[in-house]
Amino acid sequence: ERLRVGSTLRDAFRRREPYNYLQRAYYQLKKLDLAAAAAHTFFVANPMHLQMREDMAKYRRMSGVQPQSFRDLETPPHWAAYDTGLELLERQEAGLALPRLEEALQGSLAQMESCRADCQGPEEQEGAEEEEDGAGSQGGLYEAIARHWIQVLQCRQRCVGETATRPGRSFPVPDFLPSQLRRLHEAHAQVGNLSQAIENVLSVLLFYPDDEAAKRALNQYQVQLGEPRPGLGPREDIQRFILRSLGEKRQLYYAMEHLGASFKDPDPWTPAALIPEALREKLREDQEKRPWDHEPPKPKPLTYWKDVLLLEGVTLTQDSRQLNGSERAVLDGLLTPAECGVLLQLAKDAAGAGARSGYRGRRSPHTPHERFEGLTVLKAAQLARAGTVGSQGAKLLLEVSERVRTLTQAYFSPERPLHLSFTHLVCRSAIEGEQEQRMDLSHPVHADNCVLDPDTGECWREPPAYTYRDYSGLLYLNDDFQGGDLFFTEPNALTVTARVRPRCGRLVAFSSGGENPHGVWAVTRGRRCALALWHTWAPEHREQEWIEAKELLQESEEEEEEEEEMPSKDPSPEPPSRRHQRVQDKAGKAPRVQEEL
Ligand SMILES: O=C(O)CCC(=O)C(=O)O
Ligand SMILES: [Fe+2]
Repeated sequence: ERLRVGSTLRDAFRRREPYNYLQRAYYQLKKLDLAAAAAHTFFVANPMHLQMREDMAKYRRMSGVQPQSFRDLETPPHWAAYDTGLELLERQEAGLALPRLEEALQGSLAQMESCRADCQGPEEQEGAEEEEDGAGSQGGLYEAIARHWIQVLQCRQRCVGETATRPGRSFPVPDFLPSQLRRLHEAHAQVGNLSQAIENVLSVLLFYPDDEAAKRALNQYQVQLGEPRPGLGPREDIQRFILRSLGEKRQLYYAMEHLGASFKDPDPWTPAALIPEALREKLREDQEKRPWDHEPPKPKPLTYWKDVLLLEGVTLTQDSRQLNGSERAVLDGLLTPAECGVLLQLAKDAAGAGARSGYRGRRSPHTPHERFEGLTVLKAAQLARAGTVGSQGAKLLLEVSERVRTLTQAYFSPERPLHLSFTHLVCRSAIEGEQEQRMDLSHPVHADNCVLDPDTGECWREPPAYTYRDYSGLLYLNDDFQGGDLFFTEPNALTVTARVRPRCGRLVAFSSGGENPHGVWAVTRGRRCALALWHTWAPEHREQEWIEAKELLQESEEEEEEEEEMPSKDPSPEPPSRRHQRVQDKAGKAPRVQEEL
């Protein structure tokens, strides 16, 4: 980490890829105990990896490998304590769980300390990216001190997320410390340790003073305890942690307001009063919650689906029951082979245009073994206007997305209008020569509108997830590639519950929440293209670019008609016309594709 390795390499380390290589090397050296440990270490971070699944089974059958060989060489002991603690709680063994849970919390706090201590390094270690943080890289001594101190504080606050992120995972366990304290007070109460239950629930209340459940629990414990115990307060370690953190947040919010520094608060418990008035509104918008966030879509009875009118030629291939879920469907026949051809050509031409301008399809944000190209409807319309791609493809893209929206609404939400919130033509291509050692997924298991925590099965509907997405659709364009099946899992992100093979005109539609964790198997040969669409009930999140694209294409159509009507019109080439100007302006906008991945 100190070496500031490039992000791809860093990701590879995060995914523990080196352990797969280690495993092979140890195996060749006949060091089976170490090979099994390396395999296990890799496997806990990549449980969907098919090859490793098979290898693990082989190791288990080998006589030279003991069960204790399968140990995790990477995960710090407090994560193991955390897992065992949760497991014991699930088995109603609160007494046995308690020491493990306490060890986990202490371990988390210790890791937090060591992470924070690393923030104090010399300024050279802070990367160039931080320089853009707005505190400015110019000025005198005071500015330099302020800049450095802001970086130290930002770094310390990031430790919250780092500590809560299990090795090998990309997202932190949400609200990590308070949720550990909640488990602790409940477990202590179960075994009758009332004073410890009180200390822990008081610590929860330090984070969330208005937490009704915690207040009720505290009352109950106090009644059970009988006479009041004066010395009883929140845990000192937590008290210290919160005080220090609040002090840092206060300074960072100040720097954000007055020095233009950036700060992404990692905690949901920061009291509103601490955030300057001027910033509050903006932050609230970012974290905006909608009333229906708390009512997950209800599964509908099978008879209901029979009455849904599908479009001509479209068939329902698999319903929710066949897909082992609540709101999932596979529909076929949405596109003719010719239409798939047009859209594939569009993707190809757009990628070609990118390649000519030095853009070669960047590596996938999900795996270094694939390239990834995304084309939005607006970009398609702009390229069509510029003559880079055929306008037929761009028009079809719009039309087809509307087709999918109509169907999704009819099928899943007949009483409530659904709007497209983002449409995007995505191709994933296997990078040749890099598939042999391949050990990851094309798209790791996730839910589309919430942050999935596979450990608890919970899905947190909060940023960085796109919380306003209500239904997801994937319309596939081809099947001439290897791998790349879509699959659904249980909320543990492990147990596969259904698998869908892409093919031209096949739509997989499903509700975007935690009830539908899904991922994509590695694409190991060829190129897999699909139209990915997300729908929302929230009109304010309707895709503006869809409307702009439609207008843009309509304008070209009108102009073409005009030109046809006036064959004598000067046929000289377009510049410096208004329309090219517009294409350029739009193209210069922030790339939305990246944001929406
Ligand atoms: O391409 C697919 O089949 C799934 C992609 C996906 O899950 C996503 O983009 O969120
Ligand atoms: Fe997805």
